[in-house]
Amino acid sequence: MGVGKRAFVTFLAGDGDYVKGVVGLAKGLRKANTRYPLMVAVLPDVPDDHRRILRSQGCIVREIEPVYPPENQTKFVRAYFVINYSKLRLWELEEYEKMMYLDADIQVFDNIDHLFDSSIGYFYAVMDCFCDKEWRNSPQFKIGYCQQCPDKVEWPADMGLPPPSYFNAGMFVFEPNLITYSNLLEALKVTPTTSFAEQDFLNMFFKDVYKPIPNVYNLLVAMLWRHPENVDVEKVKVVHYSAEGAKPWKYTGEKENMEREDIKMWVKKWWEIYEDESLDYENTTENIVEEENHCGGRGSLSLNDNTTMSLH
Ligand SMILES: O=c1ccn([C@@H]2O[C@H](COP(=O)(O)OP(=O)(O)O)[C@@H](O)[C@H]2O)c(=O)[nH]1
Ligand SMILES: OC[C@H]1O[C@H](O[C@@H]2[C@@H](O)[C@H](O)[C@@H](O)[C@H](O)[C@@H]2O)[C@H](O)[C@@H](O)[C@H]1O
Ligand SMILES: [Mn+2]
Repeated sequence: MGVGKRAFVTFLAGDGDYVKGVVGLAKGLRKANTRYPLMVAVLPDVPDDHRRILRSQGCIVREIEPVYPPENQTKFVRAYFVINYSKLRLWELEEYEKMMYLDADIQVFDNIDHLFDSSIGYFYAVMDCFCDKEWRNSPQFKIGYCQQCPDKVEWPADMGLPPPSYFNAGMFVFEPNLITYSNLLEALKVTPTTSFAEQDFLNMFFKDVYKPIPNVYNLLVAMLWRHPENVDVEKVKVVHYSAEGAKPWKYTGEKENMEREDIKMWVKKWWEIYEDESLDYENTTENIVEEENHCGGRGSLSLNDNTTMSLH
């Protein structure tokens, strides 16, 4: 693994509007003054004009091949979850010592670079919630158990041990490693698919090294109405717009819970960053490199948009 090299990485598939989520994320990380670049792992179906937009925002664009699970008998909670198995390609990026994965529907409102300094050998992520109806087929949903409030409904002894801590796979700190990568792909071949696709798979695979981190690093917006007692809005650093209807770039306010004032506030904050031109890569000093010009004076050179060099 690369000595010390670090980067944020997100994932983009298709020619739809998630590219707006990535642009918002790139600008949010810039506003938070991160020291590290944002890589976008794109599937082959991401069009050239979207790749150009991402490069013009200072992103490193890296094409990855899709990863498909074995012939899946399961119906995923959302059909498109099948593409999320492609996240497994990230473990191949061994030129980086540490990476932080962020979904494209995540915004970073505060600097979280310190997470890269966490001890090696572990998988860091925030615990998920089982209360959404999408969990209706799970044993925990059926008895009303959620790891966010383990004392509310005790896990019955006749159901064995309560489920181990389970993370949301929209944000995690990990170490790319080719041995882990090949073990992941081998394990995938023999693991039956389940409702939450690669999230379930990653939870199973990293069970023994998973370390929960505070939800300020991946606040699932559903926590605002499911477990408000576990949320300190003042301390939130990262917001994950994962609930149905919460994607800021296509927010209409019509879906359930989307009329909430706090949801409107977080969506507005996302748009303020997305529309802030001072945060566009071309308008920041990051891409202005001082260069001795031919007469020895101090000139400056603006990197054109197909240069993906980031000066971190
Ligand atoms: O059409 C799509 C759907 C999903 N994604 C990527 O897959 C991630 C997971 O999907 P999503 O965030 O919608 O899942 P959720 O967190 O809402 O379960 C997204 O954040 C994107 O990075 C994408 O690029 N294109
Ligand atoms: O492919 C499975 C996805 O599983 C996760 O989202 C889920 C999870 O949070 C559930 O708890 C919610 O109920 C649900 O709405 C939400 O979609 C990740 O955010 C996403 O990146 C991806 O891994
Ligand atoms: Mn997401």
